[in-house]
Amino acid sequence: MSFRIQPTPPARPNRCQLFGPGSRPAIFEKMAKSDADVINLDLEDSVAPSDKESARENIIQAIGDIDWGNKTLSVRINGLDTPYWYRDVVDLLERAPERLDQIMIPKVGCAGDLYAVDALVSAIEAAKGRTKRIAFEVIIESAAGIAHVEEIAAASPRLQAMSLGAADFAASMGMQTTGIGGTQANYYMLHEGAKYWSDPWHWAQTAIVAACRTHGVLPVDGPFGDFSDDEGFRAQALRSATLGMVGKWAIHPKQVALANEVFTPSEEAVTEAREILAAMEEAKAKGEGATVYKGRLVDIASIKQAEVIVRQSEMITAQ
Ligand SMILES: CC(=O)SCCNC(=O)CCNC(=O)[C@H](O)C(C)(C)COP(=O)(O)OP(=O)(O)OC[C@H]1O[C@@H](n2cnc3c(N)ncnc32)[C@H](O)[C@@H]1OP(=O)(O)O
Ligand SMILES: O=CC(=O)O
Ligand SMILES: [Mg+2]
Repeated sequence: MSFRIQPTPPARPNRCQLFGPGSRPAIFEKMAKSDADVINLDLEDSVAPSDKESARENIIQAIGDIDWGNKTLSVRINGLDTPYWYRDVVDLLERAPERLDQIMIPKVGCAGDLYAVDALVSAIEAAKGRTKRIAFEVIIESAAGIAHVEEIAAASPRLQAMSLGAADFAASMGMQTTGIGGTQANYYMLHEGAKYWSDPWHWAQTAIVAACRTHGVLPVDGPFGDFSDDEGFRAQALRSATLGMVGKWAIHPKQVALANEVFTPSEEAVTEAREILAAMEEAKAKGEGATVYKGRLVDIASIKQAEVIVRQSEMITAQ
């Protein structure tokens, strides 16, 4: 292994990020009462241009008025290619109460995008004497974003999480689909007359996971648009969890339980992980680096694999 130790990402649950338009304040209380770990109040693509200002006001008011419990409270600002984003940052940082945890920056294309927002946020925090340092989450959802994913992951010490935004990503890449995430009917291999579906999001997800793990950032899967398709959501989320992502967005409240279910290690998985750790303790006592557990090899790498599951489970229980 490199002498550089892989940094640990923030130790906070991020199994589900529930989104809601800032122009729809009637749902804010429901979002706060949900079981999502993270709340993303949106100023960007779910808010019409004519509602941008009122949505900002709704959100600033709600940050102080609503009891958000122990959730991570995040606001998605508008993209850096719009005339809205600077006012989003200035108003949030100057006027929103300290309860605000995070700003989500959409459509980032290079490290400089984070530098620009960081400079503005840092100046306002200092000017206003804000004591809580605002965290960042970014969305990788463009060709430029995925091409520069590693420099983006390294761009700011404020960066805690990075999501894949399947809708804008598909548009930016010129993908022929209007579906948001999930199986794409035309993406298949043909073998002896039978179709085998493949996963068009796989490479972007793995690129994001690798960049995030290298720099101690939480990798997150973004939206799954068809909220009437529970099994489709579950399948997408299971693939993301298997690849190393820690959670997924919910664009409708019914997706919250699905995400929590997938990204909470099952009792069975935790028991097995603990048994592997115990088996390796026994092996170590005998001076062995490898042993057999349930008929299969486990060795020192298995300790690290098992610890991923145990750590995730303990963090959720401690919540
Ligand atoms: C590609 C991207 O950028 S995704 C991220 C940006 N997009 C978003 O933020 C969209 C978030 N989701 C929504 O706006 C809405 O869920 C919609 C438009 C998809 C559907 O809204 P509705 O038609 O009201 O859904 P539906 O009628 O099924 O709602 C059922 C209940 O959940 C509530 N609800 C709907 N959406 C949400 C939400 N995001 N959070 C909390 N509660 C919600 C409704 O108020 C309703 O409550 P009730 O039973 O007390 O009346
Ligand atoms: O912002 C999310 C997306 O999928 O686009
Ligand atoms: Mg988007």
